[in-house]
Amino acid sequence: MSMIAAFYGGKSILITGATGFMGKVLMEKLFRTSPDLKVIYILVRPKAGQTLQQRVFQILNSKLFEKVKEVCPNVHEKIRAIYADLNQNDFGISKEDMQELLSCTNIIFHCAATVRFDDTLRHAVQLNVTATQQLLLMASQMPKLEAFIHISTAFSNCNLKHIDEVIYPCPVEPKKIIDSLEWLDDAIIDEITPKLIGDRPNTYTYTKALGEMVVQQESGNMNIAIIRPSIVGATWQEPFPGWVDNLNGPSGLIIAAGKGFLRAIKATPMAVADLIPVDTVVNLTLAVGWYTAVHRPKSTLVYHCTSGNFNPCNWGKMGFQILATFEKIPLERAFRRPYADFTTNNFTTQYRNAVSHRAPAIIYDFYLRLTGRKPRMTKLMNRLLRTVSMMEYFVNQSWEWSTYNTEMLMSELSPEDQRVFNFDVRQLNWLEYIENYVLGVKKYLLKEDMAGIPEAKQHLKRLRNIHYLFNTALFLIAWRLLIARSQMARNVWFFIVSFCYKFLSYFRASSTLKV
Ligand SMILES: CCCCCCCCCCCCCCCCCCCCCCCCCCCCCC(=O)SCCNC(=O)CCNC(=O)[C@H](O)C(C)(C)COP(=O)(O)OP(=O)(O)OC[C@H]1O[C@@H](n2cnc3c(N)ncnc32)[C@H](O)[C@@H]1OP(=O)(O)O
Ligand SMILES: NC(=O)C1=CN([C@@H]2O[C@H](COP(=O)(O)OP(=O)(O)OC[C@H]3O[C@@H](n4cnc5c(N)ncnc54)[C@H](OP(=O)(O)O)[C@@H]3O)[C@@H](O)[C@H]2O)C=CC1
Repeated sequence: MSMIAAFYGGKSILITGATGFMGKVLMEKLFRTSPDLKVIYILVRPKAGQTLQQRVFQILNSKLFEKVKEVCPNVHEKIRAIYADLNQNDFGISKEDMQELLSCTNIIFHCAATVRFDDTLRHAVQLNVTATQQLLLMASQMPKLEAFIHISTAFSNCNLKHIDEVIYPCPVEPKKIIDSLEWLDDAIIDEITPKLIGDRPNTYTYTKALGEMVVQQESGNMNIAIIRPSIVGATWQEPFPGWVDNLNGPSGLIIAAGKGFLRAIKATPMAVADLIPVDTVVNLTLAVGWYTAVHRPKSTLVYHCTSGNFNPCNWGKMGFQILATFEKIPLERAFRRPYADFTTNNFTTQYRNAVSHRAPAIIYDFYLRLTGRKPRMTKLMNRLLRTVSMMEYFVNQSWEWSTYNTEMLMSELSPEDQRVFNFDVRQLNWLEYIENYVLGVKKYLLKEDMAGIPEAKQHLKRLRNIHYLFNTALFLIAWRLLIARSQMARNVWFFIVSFCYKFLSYFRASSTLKV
């Protein structure tokens, strides 16, 4: 019997960010392995015209939850969606709901965050710092609370090359930042943002670091732990391989490469691609929840959930395997044939952006205009190149994360728990994982039918022919222009033509003689 699964039995669990990528997988695993848990409270806001109930209904009726419904048929009754907007004071939670949360909650998993790289400092601080502070304040008033698990990121200290499982201080105290954002206007905030984030690449990594400081400062006598996953990718094994439902991290770029939009990227092939499957992160999170509540470590422990030091894979290998998978399982209606290479130099990157990205987009838009349609490719391409430029920081260097706490926890688990809550990435076969990831992107994210693969392959053949035709036409035009201007080119041209003519005449004469 799994000790971890038994621990969550009968518990009331509060999850923030349950509608997000990681939150959904966390709920799924909890219900599947501990169907006798009492209730999962999820803090949700209405979104995209959907009420809380509609959002929960959609999640529970998705493919991800198919297995859960078999082991926990009354899952609908065990999930309690509570209206909450983490941007508001007290999260906008009603008095009755707040009372219930304060008196019943046993465990908190704080997953909610803004993960956007381009968020304003004000919004990122509100969600990643102030909301964390408020949640800790709520937690400190929960008499039955056994553990508070905060999800951070392995990149919160990406300004360092070697990162230990400790909380590093930021030069400016989070409280000072929260206070000053209250009275500073947006223009001034934008001006001071680069100075505050310093050598971090964006407001996301900076505010996640501030969030960790807040956790440390407000921990009081609660049992708290911090988990730092690296780049979270599709599921490895559970509930089935390849599940993914958003464009964050590599997923969006995998689509862009598969559709033939992204053909070159400034990336260092030998740099470590520290990807970690979402089910691995969830297994570690649940194990940490158990360990923190039962063993009550004296201080706040930080756990790195990374793959690089156990089972490294680099961007070159990953990119190669992504392309190899597209050969077998292409995406439908590609813009161009998937092809890409890594460049490490700025000039080559600019050249590739102009020739491989912008020029085809302009030509396609010209074609759309000619056929009376609205041009859209240039806009889409500019957006993609902006996204790619934000990712460049992460694909051109390697980091080293120490994993003492994660390894310690692994050794504390029973063999059964090591199996049910497996977070040992040494067992991960990258080639198989990446293939399933690409397949998952096609099936679950793009919702493409596998029956469409032959047509997708046909489409790629047509694109190849168009490509050859286009290149030949381009060559002939260039050559024609050249021989119009240069005597030397004309001489070469006449030499080639007369040579071909003589060769053909000889060939025709010899075949006539044979007859
Ligand atoms: C030896 C030689 C070897 C040679 C090998 C040769 C082969 C080479 C083959 C190369 C193949 C290339 C394959 C490429 C794949 C590999 C490359 C890997 C890249 C890896 C990137 C890793 C980055 C990891 C960073 C990790 C940091 C820390 C991790 C975390 O803690 S948090 C999670 C990370 N967070 C994110 O990813 C969020 C990023 N998103 C944003 O910040 C924003 O969404 C935005 C990207 C800035 C876009 O903002 P906008 O306001 O412009 O748009 P909006 O969000 O409203 O969306 C607009 C439309 O764009 C779509 N979209 C959103 N996000 C993405 C995305 N990431 N990629 C693509 N598209 C995206 C969105 O859906 C909207 O679409 P619409 O609705 O249709 O308009
Ligand atoms: N994905 C990754 O690669 C990595 C993620 N992490 C961390 O893991 C955690 C989960 O990330 P992930 O699941 O990928 O992120 P998602 O963007 O998929 O999910 C974010 C969640 O936060 C919720 N949320 C955001 N704003 C609010 C708000 N104002 N009020 C209520 N809820 C809100 C979202 O709700 P809604 O659905 O309503 O928008 C959603 O449920 C985050 O803390 C992130 O920093 C760490 C490393 C890597």
